[in-house]
Amino acid sequence: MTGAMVTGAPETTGYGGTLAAEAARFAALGWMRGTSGNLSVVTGRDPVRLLVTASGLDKGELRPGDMVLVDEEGTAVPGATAAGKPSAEAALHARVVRLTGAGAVVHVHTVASVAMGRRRPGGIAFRDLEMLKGLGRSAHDEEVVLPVIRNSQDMSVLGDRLEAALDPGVPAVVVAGHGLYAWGADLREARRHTEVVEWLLELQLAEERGR
Ligand SMILES: CSCCC(=O)C(=O)COP(=O)(O)O
Ligand SMILES: [Zn+2]
Repeated sequence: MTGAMVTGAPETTGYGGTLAAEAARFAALGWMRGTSGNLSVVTGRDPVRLLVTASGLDKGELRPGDMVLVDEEGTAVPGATAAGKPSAEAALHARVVRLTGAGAVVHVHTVASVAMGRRRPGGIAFRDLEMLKGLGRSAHDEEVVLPVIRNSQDMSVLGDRLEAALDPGVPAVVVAGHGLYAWGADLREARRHTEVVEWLLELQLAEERGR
């Protein structure tokens, strides 16, 4: 059984292994170095429940039980899961879910997102790129602006900034000096959005460095 350490909440069984595998994939890309990053998946809507990676662990070697069930505020649901503390950013995951209706949220610490966030604190514009189709946008003649928000250690402040900057047509936000958040209807779509946005950021950075 995957998620063997998940107790008391049958709907979470199985999600733990999926989250661990997804985290290992991002870690292998070098996007979750030094215990950075976190992932979540929605396991229920009424009431809202998310299974989120536990805090402070190496995201490349998570086990199915290294996940914590949290509520719509990102607070651990008592007795639901055996792992310790939820991600320090669980409240932001929960806020993204409440704001966008997403089914999964990915947070990675990539060099390109931090570098481009520094260069474009007002937002990062892209256009005329085939890869934009991966975000459900047109490849041509349309500007897509990836929001950049200032970092904070207070997840409710960060959530307010995310809400203010959110573009319903862009399933991602860069947090300046910190990393990238992306989301989707499920983990597979959240992964695709993460990979597409990261590709766009790496391209932009490479082009600017080559100038
Ligand atoms: C060196 S990682 C600093 C904390 C952070 O930004 C992060 O993404 C990981 O936090 P978590 O509590 O989810 O391990
Ligand atoms: Zn982080």
